[in-house]
Amino acid sequence: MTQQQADGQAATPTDANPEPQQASARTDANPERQTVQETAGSGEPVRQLLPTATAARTRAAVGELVRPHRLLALCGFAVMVGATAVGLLIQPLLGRVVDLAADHRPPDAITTIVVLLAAVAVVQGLTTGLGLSLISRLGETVLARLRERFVERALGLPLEQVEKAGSGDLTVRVTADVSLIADAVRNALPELARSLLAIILTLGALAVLDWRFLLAALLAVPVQVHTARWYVRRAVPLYAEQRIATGAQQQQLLDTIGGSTTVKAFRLEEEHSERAAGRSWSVVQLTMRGVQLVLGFYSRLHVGEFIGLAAVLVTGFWLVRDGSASLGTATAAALYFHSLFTPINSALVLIDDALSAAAGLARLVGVADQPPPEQPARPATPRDASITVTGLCHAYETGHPVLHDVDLTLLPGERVALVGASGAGKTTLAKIIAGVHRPSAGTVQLGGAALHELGPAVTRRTVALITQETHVFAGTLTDDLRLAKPGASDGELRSALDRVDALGWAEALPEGLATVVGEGGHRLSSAQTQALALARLILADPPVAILDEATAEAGSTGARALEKAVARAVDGRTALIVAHRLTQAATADRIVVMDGGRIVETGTHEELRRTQGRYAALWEAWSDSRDRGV
Ligand SMILES: Nc1ncnc2c1ncn2[C@@H]1O[C@H](COP(=O)(O)OP(=O)(O)OP(=O)(O)O)[C@@H](O)[C@H]1O
Repeated sequence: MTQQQADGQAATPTDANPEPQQASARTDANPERQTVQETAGSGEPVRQLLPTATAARTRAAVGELVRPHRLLALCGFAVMVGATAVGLLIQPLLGRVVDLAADHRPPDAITTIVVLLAAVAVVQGLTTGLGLSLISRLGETVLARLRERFVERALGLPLEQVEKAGSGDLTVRVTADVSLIADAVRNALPELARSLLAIILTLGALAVLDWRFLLAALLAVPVQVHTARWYVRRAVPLYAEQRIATGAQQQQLLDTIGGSTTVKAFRLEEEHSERAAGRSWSVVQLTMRGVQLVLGFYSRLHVGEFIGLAAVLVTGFWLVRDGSASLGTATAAALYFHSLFTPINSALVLIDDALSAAAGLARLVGVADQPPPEQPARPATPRDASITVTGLCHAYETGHPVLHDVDLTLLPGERVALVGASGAGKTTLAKIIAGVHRPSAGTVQLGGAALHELGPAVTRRTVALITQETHVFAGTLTDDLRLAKPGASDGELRSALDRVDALGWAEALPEGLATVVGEGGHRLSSAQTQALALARLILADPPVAILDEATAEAGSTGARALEKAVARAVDGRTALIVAHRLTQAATADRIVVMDGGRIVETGTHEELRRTQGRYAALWEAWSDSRDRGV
């Protein structure tokens, strides 16, 4: 219904919960939330989308958000009512001009009316401006609060849940849904409020002129109501379908582009292109159905307008003929009815935007309503920097365990290397110890306290996880470093960079440490990014550090330099290092070897080499490949 849709652009959703073709919806244990599973068909993985709030819960959430700004809402509403009421003086004033002309009065008889019309225009302009600005302020404040809550909760979502939903789901909510709601708050909702007020007050004004004019005007209502219901009945499921198809299309593109190396390696280009084309085509078809729906809607609406206007004109004719109304009054009534066209059209058109925004809102509220990460009433304090893992089991998918009964203890200050073949479970163990994943069974204790006793805040202060996926935030290099320690002095930043041998290249950047890095700024190499992560680790200064493949990306000379940097960054901390380069493992205090989700060996480099077990075999294979320069 929007221009956007009429142009065949992005699809919009609705807040109802139909069961469109590509999705089956089920209500989970919490009746206030709906969890949707995408059953994409064709044997593709089933995605459990993030929860969506019900319409009732969405309304309640809006109420909660608006409540603290009641006064602002009330003032905005009152000013808008005043502005609309003042505007309704125009039609009777014009009617008066008609009466004066019919009475053959001299031209100067209308001077007062012209002055009054000008005054009405000025007052209406000013009050409408004031009212809209009050409503906009209310909308923006509420939107900002909702966005904050959404981001807060989105960051606290368990990683497994986001992975199950597919990052596309969260991305669409953060981008498309937020901008949909922002657009509605800025444009559609104030306009919708204005239109509804204009409709109600104009109908009241028609009744004041003569109740029969009101009755005549109301003849259009059945057609309009039927049109609106006809539209909503079709639009609600259609836009829900469009929304899901767009999310699926986005997820497909993310999967294809994000996994392009794998796609190429396994020669899956054709299959992925076909899937992407299939998903795009279903979006196109759904959008075209939307355009047809909009055209049908407008033709029905025009019929309603014709019936109403004809009825008002005929009523005016009879009333003027039998002397119950003046020509001016009949003119005012016709003008009133004509002035209803714009607000009625806008209201009906904007209902579509409002429905789209409501659907987006339900998806944001669904995430915003997620319980915050459990915070113990009195978080425990780790008594030292030890790590104790007991009976740890984990399965990402039920029935497919990837860790089996893992027991591991790291003494305070101990540096332990975790090695093993790909898929052995090293990353999973590292992430569970860092509190990123919650284990299926067993406990992790930091300094003698279980992670749930420490709570997320203390866990974050106690343990830092560095992975290959270090993100360089857009901003200056100093800003990026200060994320780890907001109050750090320039001296501290330099010394942290120096400890990981990064000060040299950092100072050589075009503007030194003030160089803008990250998205749109200076691109850092992967080795520089890893060094930045290590410098952040030094600044954050947690007693426990977990490093997963921190040096895996760098070339071999760079890797050795990074190994040294890692050693200095973890100096004085308890460190668990997932080591792919066995030279890094060789220098650790202890090596733990994993295989098939179990710890199979543990000891120093020399001890494990002597036992001629799994590690010795890995070492031989690795030394061989190194000697051959592989
Ligand atoms: N998010 C996930 N969802 C489902 N299965 C997963 C997920 N992450 C890892 N796995 C599976 O868990 C097992 C252990 O993986 P993990 O990444 O922990 O091993 P790893 O030893 O770190 O391997 P690598 O050295 O290749 O990173 C593998 O079978 C892997 O396929």
